[in-house]
Amino acid sequence: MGELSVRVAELGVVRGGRAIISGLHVEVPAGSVVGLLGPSGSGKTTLMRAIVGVQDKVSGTVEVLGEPAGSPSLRRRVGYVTQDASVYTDLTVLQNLDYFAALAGISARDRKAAVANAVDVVDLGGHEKQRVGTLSGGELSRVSLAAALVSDPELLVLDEPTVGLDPVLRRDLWTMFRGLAERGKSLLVSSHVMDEATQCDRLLLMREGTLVADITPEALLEKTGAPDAERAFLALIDAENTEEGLR
Ligand SMILES: Nc1ncnc2c1ncn2[C@@H]1O[C@H](COP(=O)(O)OP(=O)(O)OP(=O)(O)O)[C@@H](O)[C@H]1O
Repeated sequence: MGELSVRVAELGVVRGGRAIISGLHVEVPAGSVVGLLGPSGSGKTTLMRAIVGVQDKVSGTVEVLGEPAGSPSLRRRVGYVTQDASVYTDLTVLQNLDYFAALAGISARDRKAAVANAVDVVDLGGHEKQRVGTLSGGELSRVSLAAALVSDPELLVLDEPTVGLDPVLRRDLWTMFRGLAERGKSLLVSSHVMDEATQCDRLLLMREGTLVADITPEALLEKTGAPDAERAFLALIDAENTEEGLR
């Protein structure tokens, strides 16, 4: 096994007095795109929150880039994009990115270049001086992504980054994710869109706070004999439900 960006062992998370995740083991190899799939409520966001170190009531081991999750030294090294846009609608694209760069501790001298690079990566050139509140939905989600990219993080944790985007934008974003991985970045990306699963190096399939499979897209299709990722995923979930019924 090569280097790991994320190592989760025996993870337990309690939310609202309920065990949401228990006994979870997850690994994200460095320089790869790992897809996090699972039915709504299976714990994907909760796992991501534990990995970025913002989740309370966590037990077990969560190691990120060799450090315990949430360590101050990880602040610039990990980028997190939540499902809700977390940028300021009354500021322009540049003002937002400059602010997030400052938050990440990038010196005033280096901020301009960091911001320009993030704008470039998400292809928002020409919109720099536009107020974020006037951007289209797809542009808005790319600003959130740029805000996470501005510190040039080694690990990107993206919670359903393609929700609500049209097929062309979704394809462009996945091309960008693959490009980042080729440059050595690690990405953990949750999604409900199964055809996106085939773009990942590995897939983590979650169900009710546990891991159902850690598998390559090719092996998933082969194992289930399904013609596409969507049906393969449903076959795995059905198989799990049947086993559950037999237990
Ligand atoms: N603050 C909270 N208090 C109590 N329960 C919570 C809280 N936040 C989440 N949960 C529960 O934890 C479970 C996992 O939620 P989580 O958001 O991690 O799922 P998910 O797989 O990301 O879902 P989705 O795909 O719908 O975003 C759900 O059953 C949810 O109701």
